[in-house]
Amino acid sequence: MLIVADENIPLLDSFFGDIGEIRRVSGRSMTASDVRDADALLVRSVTRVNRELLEGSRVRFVGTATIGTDHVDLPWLEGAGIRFSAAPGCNANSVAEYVLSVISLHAEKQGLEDWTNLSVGIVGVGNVGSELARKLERLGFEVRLCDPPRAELEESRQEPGENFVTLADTLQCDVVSLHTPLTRDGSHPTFHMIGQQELAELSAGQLLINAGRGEVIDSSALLERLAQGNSPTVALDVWEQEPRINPELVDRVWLATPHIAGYSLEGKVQGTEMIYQALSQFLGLPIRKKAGQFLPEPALSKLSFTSSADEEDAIRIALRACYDPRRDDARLRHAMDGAPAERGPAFDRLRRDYPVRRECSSVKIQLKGTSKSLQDSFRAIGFKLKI
Ligand SMILES: NC(=O)c1ccc[n+]([C@@H]2O[C@H](COP(=O)([O-])OP(=O)(O)OC[C@H]3O[C@@H](n4cnc5c(N)ncnc54)[C@H](O)[C@@H]3O)[C@@H](O)[C@H]2O)c1
Ligand SMILES: O=C(O)[C@H](O)[C@H](O)COP(=O)(O)O
Repeated sequence: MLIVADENIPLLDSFFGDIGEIRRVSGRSMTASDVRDADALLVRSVTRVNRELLEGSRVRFVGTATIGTDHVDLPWLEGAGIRFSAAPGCNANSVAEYVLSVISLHAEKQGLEDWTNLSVGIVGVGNVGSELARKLERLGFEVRLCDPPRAELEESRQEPGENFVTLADTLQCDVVSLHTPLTRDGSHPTFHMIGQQELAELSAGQLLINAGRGEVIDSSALLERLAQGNSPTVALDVWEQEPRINPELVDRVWLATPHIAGYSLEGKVQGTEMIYQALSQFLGLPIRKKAGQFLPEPALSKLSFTSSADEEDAIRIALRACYDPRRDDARLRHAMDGAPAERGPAFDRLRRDYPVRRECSSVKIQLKGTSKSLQDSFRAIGFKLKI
């Protein structure tokens, strides 16, 4: 059995080595000739999986080690009888931690003494949005949720569900964080969902975060908005036309990262684990391997705080010890300084050579004489505590 896989999927040998022969190829430049004699294809988000890639091949199974599926022509795969599996939720916690770190930096920049005074609107309340909402609510933030597809579903089932609000209501929050998939059809398409009109609703003091897909924001409209007065602060992890993103937009936004919100080691390895499970099931093989067995000891495993620690400082220090988006921002800005033809490859290299980043759950926090509220905050974020 031949498995063709994106070379950027971690732990290919550990998970798939005893299932078949593995051929590693570049996900970005994968062609029909790379996959023609494959039985299974394993991708990440940078490979367009469609008729052009797969027609005439032996491929019977496609797995993407990602949450998003907008790079895959699902109806075509179904019509061709090819089994498909994604990795829903694999890196949801990683994205939630990215957003918390961004909010904490924003609160500090605003000179806020208590970051929970910010209201947060979450657009798209699936795996990522729900995880983020859960953490924020436990921390004490006011959170507004916008998810028309879920709202309609819950209404049609007459289920008592979340108290969803409209996009317009969400845009009134101090922070607006986008977590929808990229869709172009259906009753709630997200392509350019945030355009000129929505951007006009946002003003200085507000923070707009996009860690969903770049095309959810109309970037020409965003560039225009950022050139006007009273414009919001913007943090972008995802971009239109990756990897050849617009350097002018990078210049104009406050935080710019190269689509790495979901790039914790845990998130990536869970993605591999989920497609390993799906392929094993498809082939009728036992599932013997687990992501946890391949996760190394973290470089930072313990942090200590005593009663003298200021609560806000302690949270900031711990969060940023795990993940500080400013490092990724600096790397991306540096990459944009290169020659125009070099920028796309540089964007991809930042992602391919991404340093190991561990989630907060890998760090044990030792607390001596600290308040119950600080303990609760650390737990809400996902740290393990030793009191
Ligand atoms: N930046 C990153 O590294 C990164 C990592 C993981 C996921 N993502 C992106 O984030 C997206 C969301 O991930 P998820 O796991 O939460 O997906 P999900 O499918 O679990 O949830 C998406 C939610 O968005 C809602 N939605 C759809 N259209 C909407 C609209 N027009 N307005 C408001 N809500 C709408 C859906 O009803 C659903 O509840 C993924 O599709 C992926 O594109 C990015
Ligand atoms: O959809 C996802 O899971 C994320 O966007 C993921 O982090 C994308 O990473 P990539 O496949 O581009 O490496």
